[in-house]
Amino acid sequence: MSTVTGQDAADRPGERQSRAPGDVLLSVRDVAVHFPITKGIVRDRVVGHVKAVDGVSLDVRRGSTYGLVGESGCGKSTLGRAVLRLLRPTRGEVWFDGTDIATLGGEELRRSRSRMQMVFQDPMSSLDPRQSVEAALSEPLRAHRVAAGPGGYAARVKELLHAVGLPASAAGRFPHEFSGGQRQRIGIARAVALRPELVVADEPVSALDVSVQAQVVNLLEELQDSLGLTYMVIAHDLAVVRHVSDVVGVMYLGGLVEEADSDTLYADPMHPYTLALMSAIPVPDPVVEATRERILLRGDLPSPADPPSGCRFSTRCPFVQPGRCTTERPALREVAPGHTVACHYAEEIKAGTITRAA
Ligand SMILES: Nc1ncnc2c1ncn2[C@@H]1O[C@H](COP(=O)(O)OP(=O)(O)OP(=O)(O)O)[C@@H](O)[C@H]1O
Repeated sequence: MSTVTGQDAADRPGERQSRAPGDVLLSVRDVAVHFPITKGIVRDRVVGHVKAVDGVSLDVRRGSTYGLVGESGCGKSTLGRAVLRLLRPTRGEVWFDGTDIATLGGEELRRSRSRMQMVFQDPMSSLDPRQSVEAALSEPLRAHRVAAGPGGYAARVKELLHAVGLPASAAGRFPHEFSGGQRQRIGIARAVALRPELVVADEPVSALDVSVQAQVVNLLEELQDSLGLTYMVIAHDLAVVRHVSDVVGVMYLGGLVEEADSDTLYADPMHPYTLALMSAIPVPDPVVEATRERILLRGDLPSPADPPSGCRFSTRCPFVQPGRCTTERPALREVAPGHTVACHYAEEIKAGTITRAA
């Protein structure tokens, strides 16, 4: 396991040691989540759909970390919630350890849910301010009727606190008595209380000070190693995702536009959207920083209720070509083993035969 000790450590390239690939624990197949837009006095008239996620397929190997990046509103959280079946996909399959959970219900769904947990951006929103830490951490154990061992739930709570680097005395305190980083530790302890196999962490460090971010990232990595966890980490911050992920998927307006192992994606990005995201990461060297080229995206993210025809990125793409880009939605295709890109002209852009519009 790689360990971050400094505040800039999340920015260092190629830090993460690739783990031996395990079997696929999570397989998402053509998942879509469309939210109805309703009108009328009792909102009974469906006038359209927000296509928050629109046909995503990806695989996450056991024991690995899949990083999902993209700007706000591209559908990352919605996909994460669909993976955990916190919402039901409109279409598609979510295979978790060999079972399609997209259509499960009742007791089977409840059992699957205990094997998958979520870590939220703001632990305050997932922790009840009136509940002590002990109550918050023992609640999932009680809800899933986990047998209390010798020492009861209190002993398990102590163990969990120890695992996330908090003193046993934290058990009797309340969320507001802790700092942001400590609260996130409590949120993580709650997520791992049931010893899940998959943890979806939605922006787990973006609400924290940079100095605390590295500590929480370290904790997530330590727990991954000690508990054999598989992660899906959702973030808009490429630097964080780069450090923790084995594989990175870049999302734009409800779909994946590029996927590769972390080192490849950062060394050799091919989709114009990924290039733009990369060019926005500050470089620590002031000389390089002053001279490097930035790709600024035009306009805002289009509405997922009315996505552009053809390539969804075509309205903002600096390399857009007449014809195909606006008429044909590019599928994800393999440009190198394990590296897929959804762009008609990825090779030409890379070779420099298609250049940016002035
Ligand atoms: N319950 C809902 N009903 C209607 N639209 C929704 C709902 N939840 C999300 N959306 C819309 O779906 C789109 C994707 O939202 P989502 O939160 O998944 O994006 P995101 O990439 O996670 O962004 P953020 O980082 O801001 O959470 C957005 O346009 C959002 O407004």
